[in-house]
Amino acid sequence: MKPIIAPSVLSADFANLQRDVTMINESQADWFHVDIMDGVFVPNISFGLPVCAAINKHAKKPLDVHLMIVQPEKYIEAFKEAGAAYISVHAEACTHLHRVIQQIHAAGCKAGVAINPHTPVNVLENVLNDIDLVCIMSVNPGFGGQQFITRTYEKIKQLNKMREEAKANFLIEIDGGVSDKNAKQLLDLGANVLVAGNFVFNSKDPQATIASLKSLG
Ligand SMILES: O=C(CO)[C@@H](O)[C@H](O)COP(=O)(O)O
Repeated sequence: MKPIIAPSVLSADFANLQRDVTMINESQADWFHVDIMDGVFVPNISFGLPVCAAINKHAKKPLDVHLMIVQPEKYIEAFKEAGAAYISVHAEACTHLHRVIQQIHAAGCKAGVAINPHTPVNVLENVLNDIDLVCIMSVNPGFGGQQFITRTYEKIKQLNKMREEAKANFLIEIDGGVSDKNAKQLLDLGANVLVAGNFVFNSKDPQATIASLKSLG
């Protein structure tokens, strides 16, 4: 199966956002990865609902919204309204994770769960058949352009095995430090979705870079 490529808008030029949205529209990318940061769950603030809605107005591909915020349950319906197709919440930010997954589905979105680098994949054991996507963070969330954490390889292997054993259907997404140096190995181990920010937007030819990731797998 060809990988799903989701360029991370966090690395776009916010002063030329429409230009960068058009670039993704015209590329082989599959989704827009939209990072929402609140300055509490992560030590950075990115942007919020109005910018998400503005991206959605011009995007011709699904928005994959990654909520790096505390109390994400307060904002699920609002992000659905702002155009989210997928909404991922952090396992670490949800006291009632299963309830939030239900809430995302009730809003009409696909439900994802993200886990930080220190969080073991087995925290997902009891929701494997309830989710559409697992986002394995391969950097500590908060910033683009960080170095890939190699322990991620083992986590993909473990999660892929859990997925097979549970006969579950969720996608495995890798987020952080994805590049030509690790993409093939990530896909070979069972990843389905590659999020890439810095590698795409800081390359000479972002569309060619997206095409090179798409050609793997
Ligand atoms: O969620 C995050 C960071 O918290 C990511 O989506 C980054 O935006 C990925 O950027 P690169 O590591 O690919 O530059």
